[in-house]
Amino acid sequence: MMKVEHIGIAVKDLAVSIPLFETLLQSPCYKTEQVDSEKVNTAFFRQGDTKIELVQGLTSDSVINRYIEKRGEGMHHIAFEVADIHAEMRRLTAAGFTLLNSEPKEGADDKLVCFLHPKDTNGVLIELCMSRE
Ligand SMILES: CC[C@@H](C(=O)O)C(=O)SCCNC(=O)CCNC(=O)[C@H](O)C(C)(C)COP(=O)(O)OP(=O)(O)OC[C@H]1O[C@@H](n2cnc3c(N)ncnc32)[C@H](O)[C@@H]1OP(=O)(O)O
Ligand SMILES: [Co+2]
Repeated sequence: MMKVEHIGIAVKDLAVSIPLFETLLQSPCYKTEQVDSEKVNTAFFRQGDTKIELVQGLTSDSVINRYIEKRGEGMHHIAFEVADIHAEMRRLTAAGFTLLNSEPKEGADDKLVCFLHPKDTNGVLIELCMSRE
């Protein structure tokens, strides 16, 4: 069974959305992190044993801003924690899923990540993530 590590929410402006989610969740934003390779800025909230990740695009060509242009702000992806990302990538490729990166890439929180195309997963973008520790 895979644990939901975080739920990613695409937002236009973290400065607006961080206080909104702090009020909603009654939980402080414990960390922000810019991930240049993904052209995003992120903000994290603990919620039970999972997390909410707010994601703001840094450039107009970032996938987050393209997503918001087409669909508006909202739920962008679900991230599952995996013990061995290479093994999961091999397993899911063999099962017919389309991986959006052929090698794990750098994510937030010192993790390696890989995305599955939403066309194969009922329209939901799935992230696999593995802690590097
Ligand atoms: C901070 C790092 C990391 C972490 O550690 O947690 C992150 O979470 S980073 C999050 C941002 N990064 C990514 O999302 C990378 C993976 N995503 C992609 O590669 C692309 O977004 C995509 C899924 C391949 C779509 O890109 P593209 O095909 O170029 O965009 P289009 O705008 O043309 O969309 C095509 C099609 O797909 C639909 N779409 C796009 N995004 C999503 C989504 N998040 N969920 C569901 N569907 C999505 C889009 O609406 C289009 O559909 P149609 O209009 O019906 O064709
Ligand atoms: Co994510």
